[in-house]
Amino acid sequence: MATTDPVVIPPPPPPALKHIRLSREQYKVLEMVLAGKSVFFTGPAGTGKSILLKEIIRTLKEDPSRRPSSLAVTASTGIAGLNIGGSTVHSFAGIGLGKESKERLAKRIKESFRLRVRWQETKTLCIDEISMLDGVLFDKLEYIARFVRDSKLPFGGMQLIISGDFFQLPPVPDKTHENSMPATYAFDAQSWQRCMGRPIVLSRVFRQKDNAFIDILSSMRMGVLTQTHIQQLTKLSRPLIYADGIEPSRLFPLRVEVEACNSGRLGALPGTMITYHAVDSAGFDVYNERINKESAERLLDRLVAVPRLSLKVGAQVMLIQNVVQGSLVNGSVGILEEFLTTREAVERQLQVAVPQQELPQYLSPVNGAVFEKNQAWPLTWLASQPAITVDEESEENKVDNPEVIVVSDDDADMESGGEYEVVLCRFNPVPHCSR
Ligand SMILES: Nc1ncnc2c1ncn2[C@@H]1O[C@H](COP(=O)(O)OP(=O)(O)OP(=O)(O)O)[C@@H](O)[C@H]1O
Repeated sequence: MATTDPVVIPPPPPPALKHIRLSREQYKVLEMVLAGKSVFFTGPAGTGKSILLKEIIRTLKEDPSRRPSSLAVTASTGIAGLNIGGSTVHSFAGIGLGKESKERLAKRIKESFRLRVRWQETKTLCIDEISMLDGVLFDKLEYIARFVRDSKLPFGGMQLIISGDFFQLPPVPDKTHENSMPATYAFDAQSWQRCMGRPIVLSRVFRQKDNAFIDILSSMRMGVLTQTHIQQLTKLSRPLIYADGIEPSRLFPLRVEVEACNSGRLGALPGTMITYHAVDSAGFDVYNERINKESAERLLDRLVAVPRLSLKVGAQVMLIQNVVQGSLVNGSVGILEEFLTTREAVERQLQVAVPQQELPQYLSPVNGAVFEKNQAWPLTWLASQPAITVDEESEENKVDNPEVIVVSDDDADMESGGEYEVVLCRFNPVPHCSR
């Protein structure tokens, strides 16, 4: 095949409901879990960590001797939580952003009947995608567990089932702190060793069948690609056409690179560009005290949401907030179809999601003020259903940022490699890349 021939990439197939028999190494982990042990299992992408975790969750849920509230299914991010039918670990824990001291968090949780009961009834806590959970937060959770459960045992005696790959995405560094705290991995947490013991490493890759490709991915994971690997990949370079129009997301190490990529892609699209300006004002912290200007600026600086967002019809966008649990979640990717006012959307019987600060999992009714406004909002086709996302403008609304962002940020979406037949990679050395 001539390397310049365009290749049409079909949309990813819906997840197959295939019956999977756990491999021997996967089964061993399940046995340890059933014996009541805390486990941390890891392994390269495609070694069946998520499948194993889902099987563990299914088995525990079907155990008639367990109360449903004894099992908490969580992950470090909303989309990862959704993938296993759970929530974020923050949401389970009831800690908000989890920035306060462990003592304050623990005290507040113990004072809340709902949260106290939740922590006390949980016997088994699952956390997926552990690589993105900060070590400082892990220590805070461990302290909260002991404090709220009145126990001296590691993690208050809870069984932990943790999965993820520390070679994948790291935690987001905390820039709200005076000196900008560097991110630490969960395995750096002081309590990690006490809670987890030795990791179990899954080694058999199921996602890809091609051994040469598995070898490349494994070397890339360690950051040690050879010239032969690079040549093998370069040979495959050719134009690609995505049948559903959704391109793989790209990750860049630096924000400036993301911005350059986004504006280049946006500039290449025809049509009128509409720019949305964020309306930001300082809100209140968890103690109902007004956030000062400096803290508000630091918080805004950390936001993924940009102060000005320019969009055009045809732009590929990503939702960056959990709006409705289970369908409109952080990470959902779609294409901007057209610009509509809320009235036009409602007349067309489209679902209008108005994110709420307090209860992001619910769709709130479209109130009169939003309905009457002539503001055009982006109607976005997301994988499941068309939805228009607007920000309700009210005095309570502290950050009025549009909920969509143009994405094109991923350098090497190697995970998609086997399933979607696309590998994006760049071989130039990247400055400031930490891993
Ligand atoms: N025991 C098994 N038998 C057959 N196929 C399996 C088995 N375990 C996993 N798979 C398949 O391997 C693929 C990758 O599995 P999974 O997504 O669980 O891997 P992962 O380790 O979680 O990957 P990542 O780190 O990228 O999230 C899936 O298509 C899954 O169906």
